[in-house]
Amino acid sequence: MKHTILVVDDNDINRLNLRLLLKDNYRVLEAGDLEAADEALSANRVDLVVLDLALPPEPDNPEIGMGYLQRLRSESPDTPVVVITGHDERSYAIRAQELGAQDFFGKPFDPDEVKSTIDRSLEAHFQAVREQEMQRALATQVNSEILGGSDSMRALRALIEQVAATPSTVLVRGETGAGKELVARKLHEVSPRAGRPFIAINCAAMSEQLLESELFGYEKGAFGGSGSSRRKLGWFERAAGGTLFLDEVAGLPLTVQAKLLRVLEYGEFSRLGGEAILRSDVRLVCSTHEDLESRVAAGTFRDDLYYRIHVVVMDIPALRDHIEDLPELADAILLRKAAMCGKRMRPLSEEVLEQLARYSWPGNVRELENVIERSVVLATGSEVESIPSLSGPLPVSGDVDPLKLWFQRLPDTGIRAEKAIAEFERQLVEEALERNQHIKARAGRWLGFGDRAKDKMRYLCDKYGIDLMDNP
Ligand SMILES: Nc1ncnc2c1ncn2[C@@H]1O[C@H](COP(=O)(O)OP(=O)(O)OP(=O)(O)O)[C@@H](O)[C@H]1O
Repeated sequence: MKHTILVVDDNDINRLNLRLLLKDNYRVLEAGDLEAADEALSANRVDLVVLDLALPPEPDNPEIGMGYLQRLRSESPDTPVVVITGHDERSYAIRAQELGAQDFFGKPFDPDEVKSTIDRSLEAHFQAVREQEMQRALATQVNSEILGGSDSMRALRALIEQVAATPSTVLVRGETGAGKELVARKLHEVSPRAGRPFIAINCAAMSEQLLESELFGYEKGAFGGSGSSRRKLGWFERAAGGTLFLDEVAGLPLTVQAKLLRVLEYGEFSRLGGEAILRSDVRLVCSTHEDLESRVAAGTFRDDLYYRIHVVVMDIPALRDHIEDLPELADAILLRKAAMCGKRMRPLSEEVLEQLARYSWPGNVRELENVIERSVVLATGSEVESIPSLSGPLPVSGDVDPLKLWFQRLPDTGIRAEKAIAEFERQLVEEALERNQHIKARAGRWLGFGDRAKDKMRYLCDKYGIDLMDNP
């Protein structure tokens, strides 16, 4: 897939020269004035803009181009700009770079200089995008090796190898913490898309409007009168050539489901508030811990979308169902967590491994990671001697009734009951998460929420702005 370059220059000969120079390696779009440039940016995913500074309505005044450069940096910050400067305009080149231009080249054109400047600028831009992605991966401690010698893990790795090269949509199913995102990431890494972005989105953690605008982007002025003042590229555009991972796809609102279906059926979408139809070249991987069939039966998930995302299905077993992999997983996690804490730890003893193997792991490998991390942090020597309580809530300390304590702290001047109750609820939710390895489903059960424990916890975390990234 060729990258798209937009050349903004009012001089027909210059545009023709640039087109001839670039057309073998890039898809080249042209605009003779700012209006045409705006239109081209709305109608296409542009990877880089080549901008002449002297443009109508004042073709002798480089300030027109400088103003447009500033506008582009604020409206389309994800699109790098290379400026063209006349031979007496070198000082503008410096100013343009201060304003955020990626690079510049001069007139008359030197073919080698033009090509190498553009190649370099695009490479630098994609490198920056990759680095951001890497930082995110590091921040979430993603480690993309799928460990485990069990039959199910071997079969999973083989299936990933088999389908990675195809463009087919993949549905990854499994309990929370079982490794769905890990599988999606691996699928991307071993695919021909590996050099392009991998973007993961948690569909359940976002409001409908946010999700829609993040997925498809928006145009300036979208969302009515006080709407956005800049254009924003959505994930479908940012992930171009790469993989988009929609985590918890069952949580997609119906309006977004309809738009997603259009992308899958026709490869098309539009930015919010935009007219232009854009083409998508993204591999979609979806995940769910819920039973999508019952969502379809209940009418909350479109059946046509269900069939579209159901092309290749990967079922990730719960940890308790491949418990033979626990020693290998636990050893690898121990090494990683010890390094993270700057400690040297001995391998886990047989007794500890047996204790771990007896537990049911409702939070799967993520829970195992949390339990081992806690043990490493709390270990006084170089050995994890035993794992503290693996189930049930911890007792409330001492004989003191915590509610009584709380009442004693209320001010004499009176309180606002609604606010106080909300505050109490927020603290309870935080306490529940703290005591349950930050696993929402488990914290919800600890709070006695029953069947819909995870959904209720998700709602409460959302309500009180408790960070969903930290609390899966
Ligand atoms: N087979 C495995 N080998 C190594 N690490 C694993 C394996 N399975 C899961 N993990 C690790 O467990 C953690 C949780 O996995 P991941 O985030 O992929 O789960 P998930 O199913 O996407 O969870 P959620 O449903 O909560 O989004 C990650 O750190 C992942 O690297």
